[in-house]
Amino acid sequence: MPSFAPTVTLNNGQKMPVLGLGTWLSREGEAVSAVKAAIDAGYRHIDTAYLYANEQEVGQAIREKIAEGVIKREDVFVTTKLWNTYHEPRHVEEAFNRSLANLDIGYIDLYLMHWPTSSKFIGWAAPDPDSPVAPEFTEVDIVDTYRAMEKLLKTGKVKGIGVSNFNSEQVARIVNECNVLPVTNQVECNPNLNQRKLTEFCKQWNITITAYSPLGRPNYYEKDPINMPKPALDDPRVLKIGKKYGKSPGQVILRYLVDISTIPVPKSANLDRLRQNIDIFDFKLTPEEIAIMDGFNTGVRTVPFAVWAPHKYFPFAAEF
Ligand SMILES: NC(=O)C1=CN([C@@H]2O[C@H](COP(=O)(O)OP(=O)(O)OC[C@H]3O[C@@H](n4cnc5c(N)ncnc54)[C@H](OP(=O)(O)O)[C@@H]3O)[C@@H](O)[C@H]2O)C=CC1
Ligand SMILES: O=C1CO[C@H](CO)[C@@H](O)[C@@H]1O
Repeated sequence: MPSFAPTVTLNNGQKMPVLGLGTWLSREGEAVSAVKAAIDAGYRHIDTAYLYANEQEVGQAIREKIAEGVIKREDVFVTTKLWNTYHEPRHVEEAFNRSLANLDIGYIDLYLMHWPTSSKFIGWAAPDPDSPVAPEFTEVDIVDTYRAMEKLLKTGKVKGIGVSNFNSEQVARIVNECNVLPVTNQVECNPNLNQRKLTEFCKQWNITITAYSPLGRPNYYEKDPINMPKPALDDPRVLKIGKKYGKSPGQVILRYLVDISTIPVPKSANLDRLRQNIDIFDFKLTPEEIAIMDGFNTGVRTVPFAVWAPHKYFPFAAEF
């Protein structure tokens, strides 16, 4: 039985399911099967990026599910992102058109500025998603890039625009200096970094928080568990809450993120975990349980993006 996520109405009127499928590191065939399985499981919101080098596979999976009659194009909300090397306003439209062509699903629901940090244009070859580093920083103003993104809306090929990895000051600049409000700010958000302050701040303009790395990237830390953000998925406090509802620790964490008004996009390419991650809409945490989950917040990042720290627009020096 598929499970469906309810939708939230964004500040531009679009409706976005409050849980989506992440796809970073889903590729080489894996992304097609993961996205198809996710659609069968009830997912109607998919998160990708030019950086992930899997837009073509994400698009193929969606087209196949449309051809099978499982969904119509308008049933699924697809987000992709402008990579850092394309921030110069003269590159934005071409970068967008490349994502649009890769996906080949007619239009894109949401286009995000992936990071506020620009780097030198090094051609159109897809960047290596495993090492988007060795950047030669440039100082393209986020406002200039965002204004170029606003122009895309006129084409009708993208329905909404937004930002990612922006701190509160950077969000405020976009709000004050641009014409179109971002519909979301996609940032790392998990119990270890619950983004309560940024969520409250963005709420003033009905800018949602999309929660990336919602589970804290568990497998990423296998070789280095000491750096694994807490709570670990086997934390007894999380297990205890899960036991009460008959849910796994991953489900408790995702439900917590929905309960604190964020929109998690967990990645899984495993059928059981895919299904589990969206099967969270038949329970709700109590205020006491939310307080327990809040207690895990340390503010330490899983994705510190440290190599970009000297960049003029590095977002993580601000308090939030
Ligand atoms: N805007 C940005 O800068 C960023 C955006 N993102 C987006 O957010 C998405 C999610 O973040 P991501 O960094 O992938 O990390 P997640 O927190 O989603 O963790 C993904 C990992 O968790 C495993 N997993 C999934 N479900 C469960 C579960 N229920 N129990 C135990 N393990 C589980 C997955 O393995 P398996 O596949 O084997 O299930 C995978 O290894 C990305 O895929 C991407 O779309 C991520 C980082 C930065
Ligand atoms: O979206 C992303 C996936 O993870 C990468 C590595 O941590 C990030 O750089 C990137 O922003």
